[in-house]
Amino acid sequence: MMTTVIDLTHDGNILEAMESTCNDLHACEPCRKDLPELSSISSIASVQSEVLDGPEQQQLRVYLRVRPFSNAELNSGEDQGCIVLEDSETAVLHAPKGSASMKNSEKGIGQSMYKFSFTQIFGSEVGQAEVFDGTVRSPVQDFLQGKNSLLFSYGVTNAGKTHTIQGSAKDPGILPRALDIVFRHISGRQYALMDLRPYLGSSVQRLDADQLKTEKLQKAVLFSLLRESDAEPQRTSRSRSSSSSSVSSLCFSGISYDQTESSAEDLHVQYCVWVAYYEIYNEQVYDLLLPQNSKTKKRSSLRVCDESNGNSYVRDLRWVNIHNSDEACRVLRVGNKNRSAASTKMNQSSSRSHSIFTMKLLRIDGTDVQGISELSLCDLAGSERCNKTKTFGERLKEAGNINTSLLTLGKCIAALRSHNNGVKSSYVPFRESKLTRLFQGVFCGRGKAFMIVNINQCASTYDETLNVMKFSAVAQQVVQVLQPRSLESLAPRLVGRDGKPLVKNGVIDQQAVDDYLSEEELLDGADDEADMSILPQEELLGIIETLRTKLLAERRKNLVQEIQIRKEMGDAMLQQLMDSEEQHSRQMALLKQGYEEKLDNTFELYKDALKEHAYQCAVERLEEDYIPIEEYNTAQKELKTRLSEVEEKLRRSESGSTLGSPFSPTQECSTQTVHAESPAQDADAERSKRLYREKCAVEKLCCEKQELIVALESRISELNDTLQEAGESYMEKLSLVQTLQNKLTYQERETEHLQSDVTEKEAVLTSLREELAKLSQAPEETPRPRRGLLANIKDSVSSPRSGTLCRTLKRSVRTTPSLKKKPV
Ligand SMILES: Nc1ncnc2c1ncn2[C@@H]1O[C@H](COP(=O)(O)OP(=O)(O)OP(=O)(O)O)[C@@H](O)[C@H]1O
Repeated sequence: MMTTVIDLTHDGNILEAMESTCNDLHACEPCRKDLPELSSISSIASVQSEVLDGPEQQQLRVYLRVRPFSNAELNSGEDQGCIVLEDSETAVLHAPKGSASMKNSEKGIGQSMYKFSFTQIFGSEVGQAEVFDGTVRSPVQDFLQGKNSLLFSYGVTNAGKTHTIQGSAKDPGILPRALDIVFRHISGRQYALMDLRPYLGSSVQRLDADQLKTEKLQKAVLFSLLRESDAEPQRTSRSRSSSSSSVSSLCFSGISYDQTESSAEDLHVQYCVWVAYYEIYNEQVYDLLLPQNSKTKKRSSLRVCDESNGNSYVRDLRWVNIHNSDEACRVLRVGNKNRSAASTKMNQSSSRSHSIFTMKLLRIDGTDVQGISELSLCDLAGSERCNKTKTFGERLKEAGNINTSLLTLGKCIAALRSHNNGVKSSYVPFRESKLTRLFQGVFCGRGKAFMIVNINQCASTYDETLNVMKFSAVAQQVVQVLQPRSLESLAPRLVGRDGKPLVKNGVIDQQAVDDYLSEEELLDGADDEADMSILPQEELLGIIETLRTKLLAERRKNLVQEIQIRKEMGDAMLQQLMDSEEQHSRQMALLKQGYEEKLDNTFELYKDALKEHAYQCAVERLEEDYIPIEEYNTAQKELKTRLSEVEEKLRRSESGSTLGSPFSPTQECSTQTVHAESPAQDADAERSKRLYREKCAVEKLCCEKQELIVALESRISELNDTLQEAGESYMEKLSLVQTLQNKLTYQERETEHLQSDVTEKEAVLTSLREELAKLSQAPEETPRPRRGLLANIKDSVSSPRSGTLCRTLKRSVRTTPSLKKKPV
């Protein structure tokens, strides 16, 4: 186990180290945030590589390489014994006089001596081959066995990172050596075709004949760029050809490695190697294998995207299929030519960007892609202090971006280490920079990560070197948990030209393959970005003619498709309108029926209520005034008899009585007084009185009956009023139904109108078809002004829909009212 004597258990140390490197540019950012934990990082702070039942765990391997002094450095007294290598794993740093560390230790802050441990230390005398064997040989073996690896070099500027990764023609670095081993391993088992290309992050795309042709053409263009640059070596100011570690003339002839052993079952497996080379410069990703625009001299930046499984990848990255080390070397040289480098005070040819060279190895069995593995080597830009390096303007901006992404890398490493130490809530800010976003997959278990720390021994850069060492000490405590690879992950997703999967349930969808292979040859604008102007004129003319024919065919096809789509859309819209109209009518009919039923029911209810009420009233009255019929008849008879008697008596008394005035109650007393002596007269008087009382009673009864009749009449009038109201409500409902019926009629008229529109549209379509037929019969008859074939193609491509037919179509669409939305 490797240990350090300094206390690096707190996250702050690594951040302090990173921040102090760029403290003149950036304010400190908090590194802890309460965000979801990183599930794939182990919480076990195990320090040894081990394989458990589940995922494999490995401590991040950190190697140290010490650069020898240059003559200039020796002459300027840089050798002050700051770096002492105790053994192959331990280095001791002694602060030189005048350094910030020494000043601090004199003040009682910090120490003047630090001890660091590494997986392995390579001293200044160790050569490239030994470094390769001690660092990358094992990841390369893993790569050949289908595993992913990432190796990155870290250190201050001018510490030897680029030298370690690329080396020189005489003394190649780990990248050319790795490529050499790969090609020796697959020698004799190379997949001859180029029709399987890496796609997105971890998929494979099967190229059709057209794409294959473009691929070959682009490769030829790429290599011809190199021929051009060989002829003009000082063409761009960015060229790194002046560097002693330049690989502009790199070749791998000096390397000789044994072919690695392969198992018997591997013998029928074929391999194909694709490489990509890109850089992250000022937080923008640039493809180093794409030539910059010859007119604007600008490079277009690429986007970093995420796959559905969360892994990030560079979109539209140019992948080049290579067959041997020589081709790999040429790709590297083209990339290096485009890499952002500049001369700084500390390094004549300083890398101003993080460059990443990625190779992908496809394992192919017949037509089946069995697996894909990835090996990336990242040459980080040098960390530096701006005040020391005397950087201004553009260099200062670059330094700011470099330091920001390195600071984010430091924060990620610190957070990963915290996670290992059981701080579950530690958030890993992978997404804060493009660099860490692209590394995220590897750090989260998709592959193994390795780090080479490069330092120089100069006293003048001691403080920066100390920070780099502190960073590496923290990185070393990160434990990677490698996810066991499932069968699905071993067999990558195979997609066709359009990016749709060709493999379903592990079986190649032959129909889908045939479908896209038999497609009419089409132009693919996205793949035509290479600068073809460097090809011979005859070849160019041939290509232009082919492209012109394809363009015409494509246009015709597009037009037919457009018409077809428009017709289908029109039909679908009409159908939709008719359906909605029908549905609307049905709803209206149902609504009307419902209202009518409701109205009828209400009316019936009113009628019933009225009847019921009248009946109840009548019954109540009857009950109040009920007299049995016999009693009534008897009373009636008695009354009649008495009345007739009274009338008789009255007649008699009128005729025979001495009294001239008719009988009246006021006269009763006097009659009694006057005729008291006559008993007959008394009896008559008595009877008269009785009769009179009865008459009064009858009159009273009549009055009561009259009142009852009046009450009944008023009740009936009330009932009539209620009936009237019910009738009015009925009329209202009836008028509502009438309105709804009117609306329905209007909608029906609208539908008829739409139908006539559609008929018009169909007539337009027919005329267009005829026009198309005419055009397709005689396309060559329309002469085009020969302004130059390239100009014609550019015009055609930039305005593909400017043809007569399209204009007619657009006009017809504009003038077809049925396609515009109508107010309801
Ligand atoms: N191990 C070594 N042996 C001999 N020379 C070396 C060694 N390492 C580096 N150099 C030389 O030191 C110089 C600086 O190296 P290099 O360009 O690789 O540094 P760097 O860390 O990549 O710098 P930057 O970050 O600025 O790009 C080069 O001239 C290189 O040849």
